[in-house]
Amino acid sequence: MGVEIRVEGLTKSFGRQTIWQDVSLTLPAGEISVLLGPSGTGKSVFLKSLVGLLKPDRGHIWVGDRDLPRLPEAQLYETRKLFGVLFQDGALFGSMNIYDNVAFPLREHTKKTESEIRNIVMEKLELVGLIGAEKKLPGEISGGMKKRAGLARALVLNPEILLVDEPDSGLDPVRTSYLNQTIVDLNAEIGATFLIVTHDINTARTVPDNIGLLFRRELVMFGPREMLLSSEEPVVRQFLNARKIGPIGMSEEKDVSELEAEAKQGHDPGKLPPIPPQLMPSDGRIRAGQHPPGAWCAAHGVTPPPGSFIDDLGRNWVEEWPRYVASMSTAAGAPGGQFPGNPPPGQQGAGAGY
Ligand SMILES: Nc1ncnc2c1ncn2[C@@H]1O[C@H](COP(=O)(O)OP(=O)(O)OP(=O)(O)O)[C@@H](O)[C@H]1O
Repeated sequence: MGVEIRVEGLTKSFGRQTIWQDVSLTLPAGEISVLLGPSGTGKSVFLKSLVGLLKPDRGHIWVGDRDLPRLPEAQLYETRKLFGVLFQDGALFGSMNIYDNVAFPLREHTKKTESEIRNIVMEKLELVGLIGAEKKLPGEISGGMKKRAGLARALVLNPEILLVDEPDSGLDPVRTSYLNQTIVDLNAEIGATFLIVTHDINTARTVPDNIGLLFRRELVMFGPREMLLSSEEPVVRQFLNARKIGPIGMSEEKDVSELEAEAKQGHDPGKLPPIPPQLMPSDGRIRAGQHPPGAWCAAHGVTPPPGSFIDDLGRNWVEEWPRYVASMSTAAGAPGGQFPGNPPPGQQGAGAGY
């Protein structure tokens, strides 16, 4: 499952305000990609354009052989069914319980019977760890549970592409890491193409296979996680290391005099921090879209920053990976395989109450 999306030369303005221009990128099928950028750079506008809710001024969005902005209404409607979308606020109906919220797209868009709907809804609620919360109203559950209910609803039509707008907004760091785990587990389970908009640097550094950064109305860079995390490009480096020093200022962009003053004061962007190991599915399996740790760096002759790919237990995942893969294939069906101490660090099952 999962389809590739190819964006070519996409430009969007509202009146005279250009939001971004000439954006080109490919979201690889089945992989997790993250889109970053300072506030107001048009990340949500980009998601809405991808799903056909906003029409770009120029450019193409290829989903298979269909160019979304040029599809007649009926075909656009059909193509949208390939997408599941979780908007920032979860967009749950406050007067419906969680079960009915999740069932809503099935009742609206399919002719399934109530018993078929029940099977699907319960399956999706189980995927996001919400069994037992079906009868609750959105107002009676936590922010993290609302996000997961929104995810379950985005999944009921079995999307090939999942777009998630700021899953972490309004969540504390612990709930954010549980939700990240849910997202990685979901990707392993359904294999759809994921695009996540986030401001959370820890999420961007540990969850995706690919990272993109919007700044000054352009896509500064898009590529494999290791490429961005080892990049010396000042904007990428500043953003992914959450630093004040660099081209991004409070009102989006510093002027030349501010940058000169920083240089005169001898501020430098500092050393690149280590590339952390990537978050693995909680049952230890390897996602279809996952790349071996260090593979991009090795293929491109890039020396990763010292300490990269080393987990909390001191294991270097570049070295461990071949053994890990072998342990997974010899222990087919056994969650976590036979590898001592796997899965890699930071993995917790989705807790029921967050
Ligand atoms: N329907 C619209 N009509 C006019 N302007 C819009 C519309 N939607 C968004 N904008 C403008 O587009 C710009 C980008 O908005 P968007 O919400 O995509 O930014 P963002 O990068 O997602 O921001 P944040 O990180 O703060 O959520 C903003 O200036 C916003 O006011």
